[in-house]
Parts: sequence; structure tokens; C-alpha cells
Amino acid sequence: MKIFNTKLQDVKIIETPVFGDNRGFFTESYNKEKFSEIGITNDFIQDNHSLSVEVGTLRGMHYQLSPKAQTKLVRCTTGVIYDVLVDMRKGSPTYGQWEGYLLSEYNHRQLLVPKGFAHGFCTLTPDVNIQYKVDELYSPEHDRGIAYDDPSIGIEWPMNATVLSEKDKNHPNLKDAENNFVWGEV
Ligand SMILES: Cc1cn([C@H]2C[C@H](O)[C@@H](COP(=O)(O)OP(=O)(O)O[C@H]3O[C@H](C)C(=O)[C@H](O)[C@H]3O)O2)c(=O)[nH]c1=O
Repeated sequence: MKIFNTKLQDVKIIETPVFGDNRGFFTESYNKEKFSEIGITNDFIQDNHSLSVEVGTLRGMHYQLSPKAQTKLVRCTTGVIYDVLVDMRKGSPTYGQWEGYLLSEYNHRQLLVPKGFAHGFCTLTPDVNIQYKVDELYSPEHDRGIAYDDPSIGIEWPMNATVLSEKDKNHPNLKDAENNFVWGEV
């Protein structure tokens, strides 16, 4: 099991051991004990799964306000995504900064998204399945988003977003977004 730091404070990349053979592969994508040994002790209580059919589908940038802010453990099980996080935690050394990560069925990489980050991705292949664990239940009342194309953040997407929900076309920019995240308290 490998865990890597990233440019963004507290965001981690995890790689679980992959056992390949003539049939394909096996990996323990999550093991509470082994993840606890590398410091990931969240009590994940909900599993999510989304399919994005078209290349260029963009979902994001989403978050839930405290007290329903979610830690997410994200993986891509078919296809390839460019997964992007924005640090929204006031006082964080990386506040307002973004970083992108390639997650795919091939690299088996997982992304730990701490509470207080806006999360989104665009698909680089058709028929992308992502699965992710969260440690707070979905709460529509706390569901919020920021614009994926906010010029103050300057996310460099690898391709134009061609498929977006109406919701994702109309999020506010970071400076105008509802934000109750304080670094060290989220
Ligand atoms: C997130 C969620 C959604 N839903 C329902 C609500 C809608 O009727 C439908 C689609 O929801 P939405 O358009 O918010 O789905 P995504 O655009 O994939 O949103 C997710 O994508 C980004 C990348 C995230 O990080 C969040 O987990 C989440 O916001 O599923 C539920 O019933 N439970 C849930 O946990």
C-alpha cells in the first residue's frame, strides 16, 4: 500500500497492491485496517457510483457545507478521468489553489478528498464509472458548488466540457460561494 502527498495540504493519493494474473487482476480497493495504518481512519458510511457516458462530461465542482461536509475516497473503475480539487478552507496554506490528478482503471489510483474541498472531474474516455466512499450522508440542503471555470481559480481542464448538468453550468465563483470551512476546524 502506498500513500503520496500532493501539492494541496491534506490531499493524498493512495495505491493499493494489485495482483495480476492470466485472468486479469485483484486488488483490495478498501481495507479498514490497512487504510487506518496509513492514517485514513474515516468512518465511511455511504458508497457512490456514477456513470458518465460521453467523453468531456464534467461533474463539479461540488461540496457539502459543514456540518455535512464529506471526506471522499474516489476511484475510477472504467476509463480515465482528470479529477480536480479546490481548497476552500479559509486559512489553509493552499486556500483557493487547485490540482488535477489522473485516475483510471489502469493506474488504480485513489484520491482522498478532505472535508472543505470542492471536487469535480472531467472524463477523458467514454463510459467512465467512478466509485467513491463518503463519511457523511448526502444532504441536498448542504449541497453546494463553485464554477468549474472560475477565472480566479484558473483550473486548466485537459479538454472542453461538452456535457454538464444545468446545475453545473450555474455555480457561483469561489469569492461569491457559501463557505463555512476553516482550516483546522473542518
Ligand atoms: C451526490 C448524490 C446525488 N444523489 C442524487 C441527486 C440527483 O437526483 C442525482 C444526481 O446528483 P448530482 O447531479 O449531484 O450528481 P453528480 O453531479 O455526480 O454529483 C457528485 O459529483 C461530484 C463529483 C461529487 O464529488 C459529489 O459527490 C456529487 O456532487 O443523484 C443522491 O441521491 N445521493 C448523492 O449522494
